[in-house]
Amino acid sequence: MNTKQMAAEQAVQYVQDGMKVGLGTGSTAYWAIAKLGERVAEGLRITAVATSVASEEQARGLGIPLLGFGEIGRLDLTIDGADELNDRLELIKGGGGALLREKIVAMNSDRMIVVADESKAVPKLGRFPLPVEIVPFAWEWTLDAIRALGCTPELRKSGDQLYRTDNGNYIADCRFGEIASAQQLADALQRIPGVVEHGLFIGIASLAIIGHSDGRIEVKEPAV
Ligand SMILES: O=C[C@H](O)[C@H](O)[C@H](O)COP(=O)(O)O
Repeated sequence: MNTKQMAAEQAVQYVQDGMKVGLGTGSTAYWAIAKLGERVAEGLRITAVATSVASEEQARGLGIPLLGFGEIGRLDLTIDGADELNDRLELIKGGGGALLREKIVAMNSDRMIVVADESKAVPKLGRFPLPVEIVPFAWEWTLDAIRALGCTPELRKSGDQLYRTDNGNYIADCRFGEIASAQQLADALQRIPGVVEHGLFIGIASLAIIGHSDGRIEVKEPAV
């Protein structure tokens, strides 16, 4: 079993009968959805919503009951991956382009558990370029405004084309270097009108489960 799978499967142990569950996106969340599918096949009764078309398709294929947002109400638990996490459980997310849906789902959940392999745990956020979802309209001006915050933004590509999120938007991958204050950067990005959402998740994850290559599974609460 790989380290992502170890972490993801451990997180699924927090899912109990009757829960409403948010399904994350990416190669780590994939293993959580796979394990949930096994448990559903064994009789676990849950309902779920997905954070991406890919996760929705995976869940549907496994027979995990999916509900609409108008039917399900507030979620008990969301399990999702991250591109980076620090000791305060501040995250960078969006490497797979799903950050907007992921943030909506996580913030409508009583609890978010982040699952990751050890490579994602860092002392300071910023080695991974911060994904920022922007509207296509006047994207050049939006990139200028992001650049003025002190980074080199690059529009994400998919082959020869500009990458589009599940919401039809662009992603700017922003190299800020070491991020001194995630909150200050989040506030500044949010003030730019063309920015739909950014990949900084602050005060959202309440538990991290990290798989280590020596076989250890680390369970971490946010440091104060
Ligand atoms: O947009 C994608 C998500 O934020 C993912 O959860 C994140 O990129 C981590 O993905 P992975 O588990 O594949 O490293």
